[in-house]
Amino acid sequence: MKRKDTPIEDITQPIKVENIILQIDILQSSKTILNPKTYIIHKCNHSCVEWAEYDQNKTKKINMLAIPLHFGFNRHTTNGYGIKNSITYYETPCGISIKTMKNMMHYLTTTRSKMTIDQFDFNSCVNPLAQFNVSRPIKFLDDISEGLEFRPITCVNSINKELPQKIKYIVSRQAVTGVNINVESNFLCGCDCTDNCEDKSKCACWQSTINGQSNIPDLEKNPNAGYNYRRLYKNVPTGIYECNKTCKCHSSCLNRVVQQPMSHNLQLFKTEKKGWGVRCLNDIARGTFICCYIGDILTETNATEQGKKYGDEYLADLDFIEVVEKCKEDYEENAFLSQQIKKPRKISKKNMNLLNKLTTQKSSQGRIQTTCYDKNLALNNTFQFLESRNLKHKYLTFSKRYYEPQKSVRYYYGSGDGVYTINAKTSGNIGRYFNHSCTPNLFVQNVFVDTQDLRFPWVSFFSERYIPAGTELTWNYGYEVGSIPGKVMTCYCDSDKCKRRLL
Ligand SMILES: C[S@@+](CC[C@H](N)C(=O)[O-])C[C@H]1O[C@@H](n2cnc3c(N)ncnc32)[C@H](O)[C@@H]1O
Repeated sequence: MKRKDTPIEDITQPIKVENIILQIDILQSSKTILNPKTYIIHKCNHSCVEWAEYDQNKTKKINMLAIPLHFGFNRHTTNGYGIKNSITYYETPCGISIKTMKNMMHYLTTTRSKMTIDQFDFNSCVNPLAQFNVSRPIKFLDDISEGLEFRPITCVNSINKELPQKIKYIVSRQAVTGVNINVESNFLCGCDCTDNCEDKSKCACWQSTINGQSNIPDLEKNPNAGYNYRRLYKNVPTGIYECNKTCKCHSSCLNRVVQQPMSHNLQLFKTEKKGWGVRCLNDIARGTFICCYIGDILTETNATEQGKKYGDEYLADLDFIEVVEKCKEDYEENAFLSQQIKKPRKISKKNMNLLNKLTTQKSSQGRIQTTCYDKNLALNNTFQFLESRNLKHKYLTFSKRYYEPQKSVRYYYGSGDGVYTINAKTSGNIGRYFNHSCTPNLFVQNVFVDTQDLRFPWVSFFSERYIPAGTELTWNYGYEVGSIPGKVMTCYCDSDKCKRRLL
């Protein structure tokens, strides 16, 4: 088989980062091609991919989505009328054309390939070879993780000579005094799958994710909830249960995503107004796992103390239990009220604002919110009758008179420590540098991996949409403007829908 190197194609273009124009290169990275063989009729088996000698250790510096292109695959996009009509397909090392994730999964399984399905993507917008490059940085660091991440995380400052403050880079969370995370096998449920957990209906772990949805009665139970070929397209508010050390499946099964090493090339960079931020150096497909938010886990009391002493900008609450319970309460209250009203009307903007106030979750107190509070879920259409003043009143009376606060699930864990909090101020990973945006390109998902104790989910970031190389990665902090009296924080996210204030 012939090896050839394609030349680097330079598509130099200026990119706007917060009102400053940086000279930035989007390069078409070189592709060492092992061209697929010409197709001859055959039944696929291991020899179809064996000759391409895929070795994960050789992929450290290759963009995740470009890996197959270095080991015998080709990726083609046909020109349709507009991007929507174009079709992307892969040519396998043995010359077959594959157009869907399902068929690619089947191919990888049949040929016993060591490649994983998340190295493939069929979206025509995504360019696996796009690579972002800053031409003339003033300061540059090779790897802020100092070798702890699978891929180095570079750091550039194109604004001034400053370097980021030194922190202890860690890749797994650390329970601090007073916090006990029980990760013993006896406390985990696992599966017996031998099919890479492809059949969700037979995998006990997938079923935990799917059944968990019934914790919110109004939530439409999606039998396909959770990952789809290792991508997550929609937040599962009731949490995802990944396969774990007690499962019989392989460590690369389809239900193990956030427990894998970070697999995308990220860069820490100095922004003009938000301190440091993170960008991706290659195109990222929608639904891709980026990394977790990692730091020290503190009790509520310790977090409050440390927040007061050293600042609270890196504190993120593990409030999964409270938010799910809030959604459930809201549903039950709505259901009660809906019985009183026969004819729902369309809700006005004014009353929607009132509703938003009524249903606002526990004040964020300026801490980052790690659990998605799905307003649509809570504000289901039974709220429409709040249109009349009478009912606003009724709602409040109902809340006071009829609603007996039930004990939270947290109570049954016997923990008097309140909501635990991640503090990434002095120890943390790249997740601590993600800035806030009013139109973020990342969303957060709570995932249970090493423990199924609901107090300790892994706070994981996934891409909300396709993200082109060079884009800053951001999420929504869920701060509430006015939640800290006297504290005002201007938002510089620069999005068209920016609310101008964070706090
Ligand atoms: C979790 S840290 C993010 C990383 C931070 N930029 C750094 O340099 O380490 C949160 C802090 O970043 C800044 N920040 C994040 N998003 C921002 C935004 N949209 N506008 C203004 N400041 C922002 C604020 O100072 C906030 O307290």
